[in-house]
Amino acid sequence: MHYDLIIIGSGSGNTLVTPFWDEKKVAIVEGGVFGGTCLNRGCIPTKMFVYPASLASAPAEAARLGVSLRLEGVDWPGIRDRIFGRIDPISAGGRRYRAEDLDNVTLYEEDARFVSAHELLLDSGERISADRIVIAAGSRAVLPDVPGIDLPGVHTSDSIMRIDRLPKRLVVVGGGVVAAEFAALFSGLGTEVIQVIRGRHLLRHFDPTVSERFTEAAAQRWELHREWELASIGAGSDTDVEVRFSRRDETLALGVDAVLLATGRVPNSDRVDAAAAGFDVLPDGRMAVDGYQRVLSGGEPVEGVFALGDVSNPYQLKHVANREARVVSHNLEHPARLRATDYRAVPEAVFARPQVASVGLREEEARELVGEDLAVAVQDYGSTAYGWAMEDTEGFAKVLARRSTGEILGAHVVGHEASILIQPIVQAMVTGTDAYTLARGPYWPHPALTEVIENALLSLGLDHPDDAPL
Ligand SMILES: Cc1cc2nc3c(=O)[nH]c(=O)nc-3n(C[C@H](O)[C@H](O)[C@H](O)COP(=O)(O)OP(=O)(O)OC[C@H]3O[C@@H](n4cnc5c(N)ncnc54)[C@H](O)[C@@H]3O)c2cc1C
Ligand SMILES: NC(=O)c1ccc[n+]([C@@H]2O[C@H](COP(=O)([O-])OP(=O)(O)OC[C@H]3O[C@@H](n4cnc5c(N)ncnc54)[C@H](O)[C@@H]3O)[C@@H](O)[C@H]2O)c1
Repeated sequence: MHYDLIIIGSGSGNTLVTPFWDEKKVAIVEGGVFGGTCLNRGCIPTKMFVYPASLASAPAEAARLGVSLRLEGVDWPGIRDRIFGRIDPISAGGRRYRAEDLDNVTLYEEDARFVSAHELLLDSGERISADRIVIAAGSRAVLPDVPGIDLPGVHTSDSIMRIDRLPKRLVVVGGGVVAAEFAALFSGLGTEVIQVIRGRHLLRHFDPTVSERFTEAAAQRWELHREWELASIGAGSDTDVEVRFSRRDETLALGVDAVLLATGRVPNSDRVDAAAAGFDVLPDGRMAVDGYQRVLSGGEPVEGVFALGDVSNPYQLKHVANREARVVSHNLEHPARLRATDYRAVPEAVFARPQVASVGLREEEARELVGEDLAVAVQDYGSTAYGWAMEDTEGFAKVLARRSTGEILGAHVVGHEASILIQPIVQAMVTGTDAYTLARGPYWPHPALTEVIENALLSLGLDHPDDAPL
């Protein structure tokens, strides 16, 4: 069967079926659950757990402010079923719409692998081809190579949100974003969380101030063991699993009823057999693309073949996959007017406790770029009126700028609603607003928590012209 367009992956790839294709033949190939990672097992369900978990942890926060709250209980099956009772029908509805309601779209529910640049072999043995192919095949969790990985009670983020009961004791392996969010949400819901990491700090790909202060804050909330290597997982005596870690001649053995392996994600370029078509694959498994999202072979763009999302970008973030999907959509529809993806100021937020949000360069990267011209300010939430109201002791906003021009190079926020507080900085970085103008141009409502951003910008101590806003 020959198509005008084949899309591999129904996550961000699903958005490519615009009215432009109404009179043309389109195939979507999806070997997993329709709708992809973000909807079914990523951003959306995790945040739907994070919110009730933050409510469940309110008593501890309130006690510091003289308010006694008592948590009566956490109904895990109820929370889980409410979340997936909302998500699963959206996935099913999307699937039905593509599979049944659109005459021009064929949905193949199996894996596809390339046999050549414009031809795919499906698991069923059928071959399909197209003039244009978009690879939106995402990424998958990587599992450490240790014994016991297949035991019941051992989970990745794909399975842990659907378990039958809230674990009493949970080991979280890994110190990245997935680990941070799940450690926070399970500890918020009342699970005894024990996080074990290989290094000294959590969230190591963030600015060092974030990494250090988040690590300190996390260690106040749940048990954290550092510098241990996962050795094996076995059946425990009076617990479901025993997780063993080692360092030199020491062993750490933890009996728990569940383990979450949050040890990174790899792009699915191998799952589509990108190499079989001669496509360039980077050492980390990402498909190589040019600025227009065109897949490369021998460094040259392959006619009509595009990739987007986790399979090709280093960010592994949904808002980036969505942006790239819009670019691919445009470039498919307007091949003579190609547009490039804009990666200026990509924010990232971690919905843990505390929250983390980041945009632009880390301090060492900014210093490398501008040297002595770097201005750095760190403003604690506790230095603002709203921070006093919260009796906050851990939140802060850090801003990095070029002293000579005021250009904002990066910002890093840890604390309550960091994911929202970062947005004015993202806006300024994209529109080219300098730090002083961002601080003094707009009004900032007093005494909102946004004052921590306003004050961080002012704390940079940048020079400004006489006629700058007052
Ligand atoms: C636990 C978790 C929480 C997250 N939270 C956030 C968040 O809060 N914010 C954020 O921005 N990002 C978050 N992310 C990341 C985000 O989910 C991904 O960046 C995004 O979903 C990637 O979209 P995509 O379209 O590239 O891939 P996907 O949505 O993964 O879609 C790829 C699809 O391709 C299918 N597929 C793969 N290979 C084949 C093949 N050979 N044949 C047929 N089909 C195939 C897969 O089954 C899959 O359904 C989270 C991720 C995880 C795991
Ligand atoms: N809020 C969000 O935006 C959000 C939430 C979840 C996931 N994501 C995306 O998903 C991606 C993957 O997240 P992740 O946390 O799985 O990956 P990650 O790369 O952020 O962290 C992986 C962690 O596992 C550790 N690790 C790797 N191998 C190990 C091993 N064998 N033993 C012990 N530890 C090991 C690493 O040192 C690291 O700490 C992120 O990069 C992020 O972009 C985003």
